[in-house]
Amino acid sequence: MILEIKNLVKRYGEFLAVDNASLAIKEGQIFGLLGPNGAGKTTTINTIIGLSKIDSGEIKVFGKELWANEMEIKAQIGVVPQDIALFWDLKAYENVTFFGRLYGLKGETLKNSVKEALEFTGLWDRRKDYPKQYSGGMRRRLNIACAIVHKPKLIIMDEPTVGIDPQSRKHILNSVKKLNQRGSTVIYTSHYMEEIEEICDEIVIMDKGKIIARGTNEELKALISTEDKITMELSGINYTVVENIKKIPGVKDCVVDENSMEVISNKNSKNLGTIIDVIVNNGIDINKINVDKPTLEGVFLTLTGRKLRD
Ligand SMILES: Nc1ncnc2c1ncn2[C@@H]1O[C@H](COP(=O)(O)OP(=O)(O)OP(=O)(O)O)[C@@H](O)[C@H]1O
Repeated sequence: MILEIKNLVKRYGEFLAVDNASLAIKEGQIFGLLGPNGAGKTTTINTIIGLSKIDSGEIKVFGKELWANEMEIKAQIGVVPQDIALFWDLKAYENVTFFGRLYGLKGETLKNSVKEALEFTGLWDRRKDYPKQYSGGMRRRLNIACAIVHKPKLIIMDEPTVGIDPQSRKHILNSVKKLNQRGSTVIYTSHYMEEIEEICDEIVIMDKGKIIARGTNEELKALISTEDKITMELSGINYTVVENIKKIPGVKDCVVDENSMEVISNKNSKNLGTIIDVIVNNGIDINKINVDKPTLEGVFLTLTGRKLRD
């Protein structure tokens, strides 16, 4: 395990921000921490990087106790904080160089690493600009360049796509995948379930300081769904077609109402093609088709009764 947290408790005064959270992250994963605003994601991250003292619990990073090995551990972590952390009166490449030096890089290694980090984030051509000349998305990317210049084993990104343009968002998500392929384990926090779905191997859902669910994308969705639902708008529905659809393996029910049909199948029965064939072979036109897939938003809603994004 690259990171192990056991029974973590963090209070701000009387307020319980992280409530007995435990999680384990394997080397090589893109691990998603999903939860609405105020769930306790940043607080959890801050405890992992030693920014915030814990009230009780255990944190092991790279198999070692965080408190006893803080400097050694921090040298192998790259953090992209939620709020942009840059020097405004330093040029982009000077910012990255500063962070590289902080992590002990020198001479040619430093120079090459800075170039690589700026190329990786697509900012090499704009390296001589100041952050104030950058768009919000470019500043985020520069923040990422600063965090990865020392090629850390573990990269922690705290909501890196909040408030940025779609192009930069895409760039950042691709960077996360590439960093992972390059060998880094990534912890990615977000309240955008689409992003977490797209890039994460394993996900933990947090709410009000508690971990309320964990698993792969599929495992989490399986929590709320045992069936697939297909709804169609058709012209000329007849009794025979309904009977024939009900005979298809995996189909649990077929209900019609005027021009619409709803077919419920066992999960993953993969019989959509057969259902369509039966309809078409009965001379019925399909005007519209919709397959309901479970989403992480749905998982959150089922578990908490609330939407992820209010
Ligand atoms: N320094 C602090 N003092 C008091 N309360 C705090 C402090 N920092 C965070 N909190 C509270 O702890 C809770 C968890 O906050 P945290 O920032 O960890 O949530 P989050 O899941 O990261 O949400 P967001 O996406 O909004 O940052 C919130 O209710 C927040 O108001």
